[in-house]
Amino acid sequence: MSSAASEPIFADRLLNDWLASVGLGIEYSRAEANTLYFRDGSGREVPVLDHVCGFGSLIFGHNNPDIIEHAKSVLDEQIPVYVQLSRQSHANALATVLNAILRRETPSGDGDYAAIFANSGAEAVEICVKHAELERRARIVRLTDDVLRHVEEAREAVGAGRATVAETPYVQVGAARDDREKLEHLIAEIGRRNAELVAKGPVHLALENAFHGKLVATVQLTQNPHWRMPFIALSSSTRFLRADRPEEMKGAIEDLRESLLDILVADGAVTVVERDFPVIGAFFVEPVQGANGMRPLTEAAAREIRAVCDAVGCPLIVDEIHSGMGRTGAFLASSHMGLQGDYYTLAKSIGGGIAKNSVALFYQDRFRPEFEVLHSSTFAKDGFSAAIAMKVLEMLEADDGRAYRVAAERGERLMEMLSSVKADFPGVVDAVDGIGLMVALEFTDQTRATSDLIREKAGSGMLGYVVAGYILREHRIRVLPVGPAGNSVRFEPSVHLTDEDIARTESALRDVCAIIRDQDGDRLAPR
Ligand SMILES: Cc1ncc(COP(=O)(O)O)c(C/N=C/c2cc(O)cc(-c3ccccn3)n2)c1O
Repeated sequence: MSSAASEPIFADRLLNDWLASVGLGIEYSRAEANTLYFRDGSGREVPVLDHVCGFGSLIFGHNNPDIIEHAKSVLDEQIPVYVQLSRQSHANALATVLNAILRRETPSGDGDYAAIFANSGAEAVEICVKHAELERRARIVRLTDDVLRHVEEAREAVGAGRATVAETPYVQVGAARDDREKLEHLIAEIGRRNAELVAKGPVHLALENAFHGKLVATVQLTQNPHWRMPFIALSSSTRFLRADRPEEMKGAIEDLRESLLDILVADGAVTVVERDFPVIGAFFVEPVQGANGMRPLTEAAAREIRAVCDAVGCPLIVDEIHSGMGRTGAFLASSHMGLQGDYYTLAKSIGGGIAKNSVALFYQDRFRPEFEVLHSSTFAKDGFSAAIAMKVLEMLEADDGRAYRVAAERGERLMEMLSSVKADFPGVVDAVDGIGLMVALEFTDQTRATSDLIREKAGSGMLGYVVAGYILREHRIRVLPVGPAGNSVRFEPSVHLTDEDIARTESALRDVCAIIRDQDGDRLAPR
């Protein structure tokens, strides 16, 4: 039901106007499995095949009956939903199931993971940013404690006449009268420089085209400048590395290297030495990059990223918020390319399409228990979302993981269709990519198209949205572009995707590709 023209509008005014301008301004009235419904002018229910499925958060479809029935049963039992700061065994029960799955799916296959629950994907990533900083600061304290101990050792050696201060660039020799004073000048300069370095925040690593959320810290891990740059002053900086050039990663982080100054006494001389300083907080990685045309990481990139984190000593954070929960044919997409994380994040489908939930999982050997009380959130770890998550995991793991095999097989059929469309429209389709039910089709660059409409929409990054509006209007299928890359369409349906759905989608895509091939742009014009 759209608001009457006279009614005041306090939400989504700009967004709703924009949606209408590209032909996506539909209000849905019902949702089931892979289908959305809206009512047309005569009140008739019109079905729409949904390939967006909550941006990949509906692995079992809209309002899955088994999940809905479970939700009703737990609410009828009047389970405690919000009982913060009490024993909530459901949290450990859920974490236990997740650990069993991670032992199966992580390359190392060992270790347990501590769980911290949250309310959204971005919050789970923010939690990882905070925990990684706890780890980094613990490393810094060990270093600065070493320096303090070495300073005292030098004072004692010089005071006892067992050492003199070597000529060093950090000593203002002019004003000093003896070694003791030279030493104090040296200690002061070392302290000043180290304090400056310690006061600086971490630098985070991520991949180009990364998407890790839009909260204050996570938006700096999301490369799209349109979303990131307005808030760049609010949080730590990120170095974005190319996943397709893993060999450049080690060199790229060399530029970031920082040293803490230390003081040593050896052979009767006090000297200054440089110690590696942990400036890099963490490396955030999506195994399949949603905003980069659903491109999976290569095994080579996975190996290099792991090697970089081992060399630097920072945690590798595998962000499975989009790719996890069975969407790619395995519980973790990172299991396909052998990417071993130190932390993992999950969200989207863990909510079963009706609850908000997310979790950050920390390898036990790295987990800092004080974090359990350092971070909290009113609605996190609630009884209802945990009950839904347990049901979702039960459904994913049932019949020896049948849902994963269905996702893989349905994804293969979908990819076969997309590849056939690409083959028949070589000048129109640039790439199809993805794994399982996380795939995308990217159009060729249309910024110099002969059609005014196609050229203008491509130039403004809106081509994918106008195509989505056309497909919705003419074919009653809902697709959306992949993030800011406006010349693409994403497909992230539920496991309920049928062969008929795929055939309908093929027909719609071939229609659009013919329009672009023939530069018949006016047919795409929103009506
Ligand atoms: C890997 C990863 N990490 C954290 C998040 C953040 O999760 P929340 O949205 O639950 O906070 C997401 C959720 N993804 C959202 C997303 C991913 C994407 O590729 C594009 C858009 C998007 C959003 C608005 C307009 C256009 N595109 N949104 C994700 O995919």
